[in-house]
Amino acid sequence: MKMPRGLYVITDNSLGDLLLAAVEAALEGGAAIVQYRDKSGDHDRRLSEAHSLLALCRRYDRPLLINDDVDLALAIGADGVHLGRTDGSLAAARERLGPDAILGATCHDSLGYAAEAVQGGADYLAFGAMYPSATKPGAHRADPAILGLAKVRFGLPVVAIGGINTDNAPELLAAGADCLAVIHDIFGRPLPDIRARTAVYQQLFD
Ligand SMILES: Cc1ncc(COP(=O)(O)OP(=O)(O)O)c(N)n1
Ligand SMILES: Cc1ncsc1CCOP(=O)(O)O
Ligand SMILES: [Mg+2]
Repeated sequence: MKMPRGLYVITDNSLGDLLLAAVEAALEGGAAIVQYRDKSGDHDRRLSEAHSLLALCRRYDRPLLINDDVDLALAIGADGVHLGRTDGSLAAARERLGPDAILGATCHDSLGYAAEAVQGGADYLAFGAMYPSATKPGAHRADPAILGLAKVRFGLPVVAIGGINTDNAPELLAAGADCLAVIHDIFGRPLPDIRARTAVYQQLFD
């Protein structure tokens, strides 16, 4: 599957039993891509949830990426992985997942990290945190201007992450973001609000 443009929703551990319903609401609202991000280390639950999410994403014809874990991506046949600076080699992930897998790389606020990610075979470059993030309060900060610089320099899709909401999203789109990666402003909401909020983001891309 190709890396789409649009809202990139990332799941949150705190969703618990609402995980599938929440992701389905986001897909109904038009989310372009989903990342399963679970830091629990509970192998069996992660396998089962990732399987279910992949089936759901297939129904909506949207890619599912796995955060941090190439083994899990391989085990379920996910569409790709997102790897941070300490999550292992992109080139090794490419070797294991094959040429069609979508590989995403965290670049924080660094064009140097982005150059390394391009060298490793990344399909998109993620920059952030663009704004203070309640989900990851200690995250590095990045200036939105890096989005446009990276896009021109590397010719790959650029993803913005960190503290994004529908008020600050237009600034990121104007700076060149191809995707907005969001956790709290989507999955921190009550289930009945998720679909409508996702749709607001999607309209910003139209
Ligand atoms: C789309 C996207 N961008 C950045 C990240 C952050 O990845 P990483 O730096 O490895 O941090 P964790 O998410 O693993 O805490 C991401 N997950 N997705
Ligand atoms: C994983 C990650 N990496 C940088 S900020 C962040 C969290 C993004 O979550 P939120 O959209 O809730 O700020
Ligand atoms: Mg990581």
